[in-house]
Amino acid sequence: MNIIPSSNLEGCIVIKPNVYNDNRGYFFESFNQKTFTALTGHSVSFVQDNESFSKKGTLRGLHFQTGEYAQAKLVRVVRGEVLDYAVDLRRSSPTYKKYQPVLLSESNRHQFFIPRGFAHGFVVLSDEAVFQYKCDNYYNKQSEAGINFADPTLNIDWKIDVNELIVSDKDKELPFFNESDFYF
Ligand SMILES: Cc1cn([C@H]2C[C@H](O)[C@@H](COP(=O)(O)OP(=O)(O)O[C@H]3O[C@H](C)C(=O)[C@H](O)[C@H]3O)O2)c(=O)[nH]c1=O
Repeated sequence: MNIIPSSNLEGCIVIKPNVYNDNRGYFFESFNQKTFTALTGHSVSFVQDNESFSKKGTLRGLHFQTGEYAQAKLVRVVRGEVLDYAVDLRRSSPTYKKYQPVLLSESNRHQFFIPRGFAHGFVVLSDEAVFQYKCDNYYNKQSEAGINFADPTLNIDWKIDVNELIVSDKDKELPFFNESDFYF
């Protein structure tokens, strides 16, 4: 596992696993707690794995869980290609309100570690995408929160025609960023 020096957000890390190819195919350790901690300095204990399937143009986000149910995530794509976004909502962070797109794909096998305190979302570039991610805190419906993907303050460039987007009604109704909200 190696760090790909590409994240400009405080605490976010892009990693790439060591892949072993042979005449049968490939093998790689998709996660190793000891290696991850040694490499990143983050001693995170993941408790929940999620998977979602999305069609081309799907945008999921921007989501986060608040308070004691805040989640750090380690996200990756096992089929297709997505542009993954983390948005720093930590008021004390030097990258507060900054965002970072990271290309995650079946072919690059990159993984994106997003600490607690970030909103997260992604947009699907391929015909289909299977997205898998680890969370260090359990899902808690009452703690679910989000910011509208079209928020003018964050002004995120999703690099896709907004007319092509497939967005859930829930995400369409998410509120805009509120400077006075103390997210994290
Ligand atoms: C997140 C989650 C959802 N659910 C249920 C709740 C709904 O009935 C259904 C679909 O949930 P939702 O539409 O919120 O799924 P996404 O839009 O993919 O949400 C996720 O997408 C963005 C990109 C994230 O980073 C979050 O992990 C998460 O918010 O699964 C669960 O049962 N457990 C869970 O952990």
